[in-house]
Amino acid sequence: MLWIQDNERNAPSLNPDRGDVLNDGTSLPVAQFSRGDFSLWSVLKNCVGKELSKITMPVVFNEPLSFLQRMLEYLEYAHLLRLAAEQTDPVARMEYIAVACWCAELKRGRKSTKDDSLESPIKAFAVSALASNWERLGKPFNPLLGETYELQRPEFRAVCEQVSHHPPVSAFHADSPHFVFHGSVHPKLKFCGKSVEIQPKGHVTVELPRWGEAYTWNNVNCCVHNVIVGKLWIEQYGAMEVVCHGGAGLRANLAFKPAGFNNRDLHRVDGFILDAEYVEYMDAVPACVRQMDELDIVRILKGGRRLTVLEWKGRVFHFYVCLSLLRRANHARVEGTQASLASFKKRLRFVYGKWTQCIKCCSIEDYERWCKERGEDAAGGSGAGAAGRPNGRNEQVSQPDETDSDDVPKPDESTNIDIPDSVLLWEARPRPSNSAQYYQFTEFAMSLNEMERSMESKLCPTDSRLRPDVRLLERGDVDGAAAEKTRLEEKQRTTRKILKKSSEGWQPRWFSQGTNPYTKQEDWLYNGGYWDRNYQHLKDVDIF
Ligand SMILES: CC(C)CCC[C@@H](C)[C@H]1CC[C@H]2[C@@H]3CC=C4C[C@@H](O)CC[C@]4(C)[C@H]3CC[C@]12C
Repeated sequence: MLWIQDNERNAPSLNPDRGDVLNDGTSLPVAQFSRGDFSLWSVLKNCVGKELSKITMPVVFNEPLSFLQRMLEYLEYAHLLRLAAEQTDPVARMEYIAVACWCAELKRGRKSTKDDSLESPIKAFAVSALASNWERLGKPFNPLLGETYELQRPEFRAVCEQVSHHPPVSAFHADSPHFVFHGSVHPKLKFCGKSVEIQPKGHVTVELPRWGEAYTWNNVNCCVHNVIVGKLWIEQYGAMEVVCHGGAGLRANLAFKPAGFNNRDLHRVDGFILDAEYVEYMDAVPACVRQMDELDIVRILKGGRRLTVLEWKGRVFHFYVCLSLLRRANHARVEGTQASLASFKKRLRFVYGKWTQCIKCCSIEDYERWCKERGEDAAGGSGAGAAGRPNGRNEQVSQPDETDSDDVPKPDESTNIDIPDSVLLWEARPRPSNSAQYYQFTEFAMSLNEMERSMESKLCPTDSRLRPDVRLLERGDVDGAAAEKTRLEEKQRTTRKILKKSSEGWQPRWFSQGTNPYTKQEDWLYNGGYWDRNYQHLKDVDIF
């Protein structure tokens, strides 16, 4: 596996005596350049409260990947998607994903429903996609307009493109015989004084054609702490809602917890898989009410019949709700009484773990028994009770703590929980032993710049692998990388000026803006054609 020759200009030569190796997919050519005394503060001091996408950061803060490549790290655990898709009948399901899950259920003479075993791997996948972010503190290069990246693996093939520059939006589309996985990310970075807040706007969709199902979920927020003093560390937090459209119609509500007091909840994720009835109920509820657990039903309007007036934390909400559902939960004539959303929820499984380590699931009965033994309240909507506090309601909307100390919280095995009879759904692969010298890359990340000889003639000329600045950084030439980065950005500016004057303007090649058929929100959808490999006729491909 070799590098393409074109990018060898200006690159320092490799020195095998120093241990330098070619990028063979398991290591990078040279160890990371120390950030040493470079101060982030000097770059960020004028940016408090600002969006950071327009700010140029010195190359020492970069990692040698383009954001397009980083985005495809979502696919590191793509085998979970295949597992999900392959569950044709209960027996096969037992064999593949839910092996242990089913065994545990059968042992006690109970059989789980078809649906929850199908939902579980998708959910595990949604969490697993974020595992590679742990301790990764390098900033990926902003993709150039029209830059693309492709990745072919036994499990899938994927293509992505930078479809917009301001605001920066990257779109991806992966397919395989078993699933289609696509989405777009618009990362919003905001400097908040002590930390950088990252909101990755956009939705992610997985389609399982065989089952006529599509699963969608949102990305959770991310926070880089201690940007001024202390050591940087990264936290992911917020609510993730995995919705199944079509088929069984299940939903999974997960909470990524902020580290919290004494870092008790560091890296913790938990939540429930909920049945379709709950989903139906929730669809009748406006988004702002979804996060709430305990509601007071103030009044059910007789005339409007389906209009319900609810109060939550002193605020009154009016909305239409399906009366039959209210009735089923005995709240049909409950004016003036308290209704708990929890009583509408039919919870199928409890899912818990740490996004850096593993995700397990167990039955609701096991979860409730476990809570009772510890004297905790199992009714807490987000399952936050499992985190060791008596009542963790509404925890899923909380924010990371800005008054934290400057230290990096250490993962602590003693805060791991293990509910008897749980099933392991997913476990993070350990980082390679040399990871700390190589930007905390996972093995998957190390392979992303890999360039095989056979690729050279086929590769689209806009592929991230051909970016000279990324390659120079990868080889430890920080100054060279900085110079190339500036050159590329200037080149892009000139091209955009010319294109602006032309009648067509700039158009993404492989994706078009459209409405996501499931979320009904604006999204970028794949046009097809990339894998035909007819790149000779493309115009304006000279972006590097
Ligand atoms: C403060 C300095 C050092 C800048 C470093 C910022 C780095 C750590 C930021 C910049 C862009 C960020 C990424 C933006 C978007 C996503 C997609 C989301 O689904 C998972 C997190 C992920 C992948 C973020 C991880 C952290 C990230 C790489």
